Amino acid sequence: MDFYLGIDFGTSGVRGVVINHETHTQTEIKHHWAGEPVAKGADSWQVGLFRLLTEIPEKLRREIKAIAINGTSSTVLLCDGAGQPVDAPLLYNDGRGSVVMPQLKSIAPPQNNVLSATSSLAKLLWMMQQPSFSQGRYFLHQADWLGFLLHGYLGISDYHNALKLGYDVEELKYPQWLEKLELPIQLPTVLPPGTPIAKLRPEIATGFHFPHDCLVCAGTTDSIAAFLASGAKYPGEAVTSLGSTLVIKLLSRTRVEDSRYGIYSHRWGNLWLTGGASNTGGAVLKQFFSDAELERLSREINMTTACELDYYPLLQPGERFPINDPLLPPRLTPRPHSPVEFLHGLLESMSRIEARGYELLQVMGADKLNRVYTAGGGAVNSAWSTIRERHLKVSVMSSVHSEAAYGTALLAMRGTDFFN
Ligand SMILES: Nc1ncnc2c1ncn2[C@@H]1O[C@H](COP(=O)(O)OP(=O)(O)O)[C@@H](O)[C@H]1O
Ligand SMILES: O=C(CO)[C@H](O)[C@H](O)COP(=O)(O)O
Repeated sequence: MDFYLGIDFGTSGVRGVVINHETHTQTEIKHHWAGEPVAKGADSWQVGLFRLLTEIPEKLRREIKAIAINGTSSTVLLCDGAGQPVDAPLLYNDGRGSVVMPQLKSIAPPQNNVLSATSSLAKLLWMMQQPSFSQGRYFLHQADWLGFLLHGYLGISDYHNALKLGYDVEELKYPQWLEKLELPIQLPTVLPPGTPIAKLRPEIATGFHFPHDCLVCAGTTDSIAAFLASGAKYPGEAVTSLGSTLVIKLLSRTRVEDSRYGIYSHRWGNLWLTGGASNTGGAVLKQFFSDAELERLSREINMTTACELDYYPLLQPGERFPINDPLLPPRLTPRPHSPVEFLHGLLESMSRIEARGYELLQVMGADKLNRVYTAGGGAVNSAWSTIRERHLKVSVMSSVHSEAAYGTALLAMRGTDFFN
């Protein structure tokens, strides 16, 4: 029987899902990053990837036909000609690109999504100012580099990950304004997500007991993988990823781009995944509550009344969407004595941010929102769903498959057919 492996490199951990040709889950593996909330070094990514492979039952491994990997969008690194990172990766919400914003504004068209301190292009321009840049040969996204570890080809990406580098996903090429910079680094060749790139490196196939003809496909990003997993496919359907961050995706016939608010659109066949990614989300909750406390305290929230506490929950200054401001300060006061009331205030405030994001997309011309699926760790929280439904004024439901890795496994199985 043929099986397909999807690997999700999220903020809080690595997840793997194996499905059969009928898309039924055969096994699911989850590993949280030990210690720091997210593995900051590429070497820990490699350890996490290979550990995950060994934990797939060998009888499944031996029949896996294809693998795809999603990473966090605009998590990027520089590596040398052998694929060795020359410096630490910059994670998706790293705002040090704010120092190159004047330069970026002078080269990129207005409203382009790269006009953000956290865009991949902002990070590349920042990297060019570092001593380590001279050792770099390839600029890669997290999913690209992880794919290289499996197939052995450097410099290959997908047009979901490449969007924040400035890749034109409508014309399917790097735009003239980027080409003429003649950047002294190899930008990745960009393929449609799900495109088979190559077979597994022989040593990987042999060492991990995979078929030698197992294909490694071009990947995607974590929030798009969650959208893939949800099964949503009609304009007006949306997915909110309530993971460490809060990411919204509304499927639309109209493309929407507005860097003032951190709004951009991913290509989805002949439709557009309009949306944005906020720095609010589960990582802020985790700062105050364990998962067990979240589960227990959420049950005590009085759902009949809205909480008036008006927070902007962030771990540190800096927001990407629906406010694109690298200096936006967290707002987490006044802090009530009751942990239940504090949690209610956090969930209500994050729900306001989510609703503002969807409102902006529709004001900008995206299709009218008619339902929201939920993915990520927060999808289990029914109290939060009730609060969100009150703000969104449409039905909010958990995706049947809320794990991004399931969506990436579907991508490995269907390849580019997924978007037709
Ligand atoms: N019951 C809950 N209610 C709300 N949030 C939760 C709950 N349980 C876990 N979370 C949050 O889910 C987040 C992890 O979700 P996950 O989808 O794994 O994130 P990521 O993919 O970004 O790593 C954590 O930040 C945690 O605070
Ligand atoms: O917040 C994030 C990590 O969880 C990423 O930014 C998220 O992937 C959103 O980016 P994209 O819309 O390109 O998927």
